[in-house]
Amino acid sequence: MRLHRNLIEGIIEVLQSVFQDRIYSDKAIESIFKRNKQWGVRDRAFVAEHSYNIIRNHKRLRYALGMNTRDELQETHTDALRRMTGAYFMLLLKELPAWDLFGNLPSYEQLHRRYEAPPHPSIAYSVSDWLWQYGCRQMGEASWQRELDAMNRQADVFLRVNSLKTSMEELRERLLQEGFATEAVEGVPSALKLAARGNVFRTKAFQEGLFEVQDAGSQRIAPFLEAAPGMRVIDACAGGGGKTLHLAALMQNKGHIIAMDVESWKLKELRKRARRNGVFNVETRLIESKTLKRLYNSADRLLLDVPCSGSGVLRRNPDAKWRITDSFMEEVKAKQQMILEHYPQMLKVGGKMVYATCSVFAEENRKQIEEFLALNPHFELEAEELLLPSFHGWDGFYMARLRKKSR
Ligand SMILES: C[S@@+](CC[C@H](N)C(=O)[O-])C[C@H]1O[C@@H](n2cnc3c(N)ncnc32)[C@H](O)[C@@H]1O
Repeated sequence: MRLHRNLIEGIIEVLQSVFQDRIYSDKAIESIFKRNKQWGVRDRAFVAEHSYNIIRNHKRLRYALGMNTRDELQETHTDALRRMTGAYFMLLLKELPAWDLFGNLPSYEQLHRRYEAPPHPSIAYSVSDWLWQYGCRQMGEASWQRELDAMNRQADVFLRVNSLKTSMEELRERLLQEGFATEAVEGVPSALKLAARGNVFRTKAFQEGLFEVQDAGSQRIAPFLEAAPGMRVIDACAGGGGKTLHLAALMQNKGHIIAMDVESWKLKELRKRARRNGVFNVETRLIESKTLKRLYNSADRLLLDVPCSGSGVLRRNPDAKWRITDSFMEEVKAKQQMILEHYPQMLKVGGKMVYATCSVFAEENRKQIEEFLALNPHFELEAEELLLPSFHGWDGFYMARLRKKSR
């Protein structure tokens, strides 16, 4: 690997956006790409991969450099970010070009020795002390360690085949013609995995709506709802519509889906994606004061893909490692409880709902459902599933399906 100074400077800019301006990693990377249109596919892949790796391992790199690793004292000034970048590449390459860019660095041997012997798991996995302890309480130390280990690796890219427009075989052929080899994914009939990372958004197949980029674990949620063609379905936290579009495909565009959210810009994005996907049984509704009441007792199926900590998707959003704090968890759990208190009334008797999160924490998952069932004996739990990143190499998700037995 040869280092190009302009790309390394790009990585440092991404780190400044993430650590100093508190911008989400994916947005920071998107923004640097926009500002550097001359970068080719390889340059972009280089900047994205190594920026993510440095963000994932930021605390461990700081430790290796002898910097302060106490969460509240973490150094984020530009010199520290440059040194972290230098340390990261030195660990990969043993030697660095003689640039002044990286500042003062220890020898490779010193760096390597410290990097390989982190004194605490919170440093090994670069999470805050609070998050390390919280995760241990939620799932036990060994499990939390296993999941953090899995989520400290680069995520694979999965596609969802849009069955409204193509078949798996046809899409694989089309993508191959456009330079992308794919593999089928066991246990997820709608999913393909890219054999090698690449920008699939530029393909004609994407522009024609033949697929969406969606994690394989996430593709297990819409089928779990057991929606059938002709049903009336409400996707109450639809966001940009990843699961709405999947539901529409499973329903073969028949019946009616109401996709709701509190953010109108997300619903706008959903409508754009629906057009590309050839989906025409979806109506979007912004949640306002009376939106829910009007829909009481109306749905055969209800999806509650609630806001959550994102503790199952740290691999894709490594900055969530320091965004998840005590107060953030309290806020998120309160939102989930509010949604569980008011939204299920939209379901008809005999209807089913799925409560889903992209979290691996019991307090957001099973505990919320246990509390809901204790307060709502007219619901019964049909099935639940926890997908752990360490098991399949997908993102972490929880889903519970409940049936409304009576009013
Ligand atoms: C996990 S994301 C949904 C992802 C989406 N279902 C998908 O598959 O792409 C949770 C969504 O809940 C929305 N949300 C937050 N508070 C809400 C509320 N009170 N009612 C409904 N949706 C809410 C957020 O705007 C966000 O889009």
